[in-house]
Amino acid sequence: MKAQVFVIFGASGDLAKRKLIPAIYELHREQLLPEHFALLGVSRTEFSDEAFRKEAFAENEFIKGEKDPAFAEKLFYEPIDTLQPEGYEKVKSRLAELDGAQQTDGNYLFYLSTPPSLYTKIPAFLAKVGLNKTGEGQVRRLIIEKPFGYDLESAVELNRSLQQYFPEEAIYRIDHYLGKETVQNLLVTRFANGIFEPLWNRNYIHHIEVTSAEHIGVGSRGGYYDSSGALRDMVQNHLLQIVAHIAMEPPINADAESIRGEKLKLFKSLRPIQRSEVAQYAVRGQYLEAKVRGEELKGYREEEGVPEGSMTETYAALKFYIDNWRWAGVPFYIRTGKRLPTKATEVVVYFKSPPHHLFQSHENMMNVNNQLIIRIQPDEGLLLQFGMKVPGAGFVVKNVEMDFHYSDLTDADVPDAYERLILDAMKGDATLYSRGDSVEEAWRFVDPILKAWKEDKNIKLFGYPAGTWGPEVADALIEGERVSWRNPCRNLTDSQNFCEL
Ligand SMILES: NC(=O)C1=CN([C@@H]2O[C@H](COP(=O)(O)OP(=O)(O)OC[C@H]3O[C@@H](n4cnc5c(N)ncnc54)[C@H](OP(=O)(O)O)[C@@H]3O)[C@@H](O)[C@H]2O)C=CC1
Ligand SMILES: O=C1O[C@H](COP(=O)(O)O)[C@@H](O)[C@H](O)[C@H]1O
Repeated sequence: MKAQVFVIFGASGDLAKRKLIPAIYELHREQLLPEHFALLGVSRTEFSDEAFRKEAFAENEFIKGEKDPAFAEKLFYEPIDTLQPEGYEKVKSRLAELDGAQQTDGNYLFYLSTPPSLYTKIPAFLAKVGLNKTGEGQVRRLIIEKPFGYDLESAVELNRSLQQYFPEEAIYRIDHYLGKETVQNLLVTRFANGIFEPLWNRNYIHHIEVTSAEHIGVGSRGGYYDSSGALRDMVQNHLLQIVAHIAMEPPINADAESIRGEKLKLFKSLRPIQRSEVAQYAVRGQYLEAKVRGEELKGYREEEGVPEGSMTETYAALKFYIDNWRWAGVPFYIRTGKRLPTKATEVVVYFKSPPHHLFQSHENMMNVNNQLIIRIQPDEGLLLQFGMKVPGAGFVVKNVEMDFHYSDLTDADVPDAYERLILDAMKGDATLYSRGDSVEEAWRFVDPILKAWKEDKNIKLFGYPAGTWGPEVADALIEGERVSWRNPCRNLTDSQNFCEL
């Protein structure tokens, strides 16, 4: 890996403190950083290098374990207002100074962890002082945080603007779900095992569900969240990325362009939900006040920063189809929400029943089906449900489960998503980053829903009490006799389970 300076724009902010600096420190502890490395923090707050080291590292409660003082010496800080062009000359000379002192050879990785309104401005100003230009053998890369636009039009505009100053291969759009081990493991489950892939199509799969539930509310992020909502915040990016991993065709290689090329094809095959169909295929909800485990929880509209009468959804569920050879006719169901009973993300691959039922089922005839449940979080793992004979007279079949826990595979902690993603960007590996064209396709899919929710006054926003599984009408999205959303609480251990109300 090349020697480099990691420049965080927005270094005094929440994300830098909670995620970025702890992740980089973890890479330092694991000796995965290059020998010649420096971190330069940039934001308006007037810190000296020493004050930044104290705030971001020595007194950072999000950094676990003992702190190695050698890391603090790699941290530097430059206060500028990124809206003012003159600050960039200061950043440029500071970088040149660091190149001299730390031998970082003019290689820079710029991380934009600022309000999204600055995503177009900072690259333009960097370009003005030549910080986007590479000399012989140098690399200059740009990581940007979501949101990548607000809708299709703004996403196209953002891409166009970024690509004016940095080539697409130098732009890393971070989606932290792609850094989760179990999201990556979806590809391994499918493509490293002879038993699953032959069944992975319309002939054997009845439907697929993806649930990403959170028990928390919007907390102090009401201001941001109200201009976003569940569809933009979770579906357009994280959930559609999970769908892409489940449904894409096998890439010819495991390299960035092959995998990202297949994901693009998949996004292009999502059948658009027309505006006139939105009420039928999409459900939106907003949490209401409720008493949960003895605690009085506010409704969304009472949260700090949320305007009175807000129509922003804190829950979204969709049914859709993928129009290609493999998935013709197979419904996909995805749902996400805040203030649901638990924190869990899982994928359920629901296989078709055998064509003819020979045996009597323990529960009832229709309920014997095979399900593969991929737990993304918590208790990462894989669970296979299948029918077995109940001991005794006759042939009575009962569903049983084979349960693999990731924790059985290794004693090592599953690394934080940011650690993996930052390391990849430092190495120049974009496999786990979203490419501009895919981001646009994902927006193309959600755009009609966003527009209908905004403009069509007949589409209801359903209230749901905090601590429940969202609006009941979302149950009706799932078609089929005795088929319903799987409750992720079923396999959580007590310490992870917030489900008992
Ligand atoms: N926090 C999170 O968990 C997540 C955040 N994100 C995204 O990451 C980005 C950062 O989020 P977050 O850290 O929460 O936001 P914060 O508001 O906590 O931080 C914003 C940062 O930008 C700096 N900043 C703002 N304006 C300027 C300016 N004109 N010049 C220089 N610096 C400026 C602020 O510092 P100062 O005031 O000192 O200038 C601060 O360091 C956002 O785009 C957000 O959407 C994405 C996923 C999760
Ligand atoms: O990007 C976001 O993700 C988090 C959920 O992430 P997870 O890793 O905890 O599942 C969500 O709370 C937040 O609203 C959203 O912006």
